[in-house]
Amino acid sequence: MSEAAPFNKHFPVSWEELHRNAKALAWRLIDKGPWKGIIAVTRGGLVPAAIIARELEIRLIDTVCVSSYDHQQQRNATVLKGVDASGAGDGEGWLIVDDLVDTGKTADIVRKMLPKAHFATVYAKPAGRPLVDTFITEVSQDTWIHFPWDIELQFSQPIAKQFRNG
Ligand SMILES: O=P(O)(O)OC[C@H]1O[C@H](OP(=O)(O)OP(=O)(O)O)[C@H](O)[C@@H]1O
Ligand SMILES: O=c1[nH]c(=O)c2nc[nH]c2[nH]1
Ligand SMILES: [Mg+2]
Repeated sequence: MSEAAPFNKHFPVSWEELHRNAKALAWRLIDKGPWKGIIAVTRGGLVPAAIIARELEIRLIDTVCVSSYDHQQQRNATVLKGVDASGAGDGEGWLIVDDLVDTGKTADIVRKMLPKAHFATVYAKPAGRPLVDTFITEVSQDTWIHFPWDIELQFSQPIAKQFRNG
């Protein structure tokens, strides 16, 4: 169990931005294939995996189900389901997709299941970055990324106030 994370910066992401960044990730991955299939890390990896699957015309998709946060509070990671896809073996030729790496704990667990797979995320924070093969946008470790499925439109405090209040 970790201490409460000091996320004092906030990075909200819209559906359009997420779509654009997931497509940018697909552009980076097209030359690194061909890919046998995608393993999406639920739940956050499901949306980027769907966009990448559409762009790279991949129809074989499996999931690895890992849960390690209650909102911003990290706890011990629980693997709810491993890989089903027949032939995924050591992961060679397979693409693992998650929304982000933060501490890298989830990526570490999934990499051990599929050591030769290519790990791709849309976002990365410095601590998890070494565990990812391809990503699009880096944010600082003390930033919380707010994905479009977790947020709704509402008043936002000026950055100066948010930063001062922590
Ligand atoms: O690098 P880490 O510190 O392990 O954090 C990154 C993981 O945390 C989030 O998943 P979460 O466990 O919150 O589950 P969810 O995808 O179902 O929201 C996110 O989707 C990544 O999978
Ligand atoms: O929505 C999320 N935003 C984050 O920054 C993060 N880090 C770990 N897990 C996360 N989930
Ligand atoms: Mg996740």
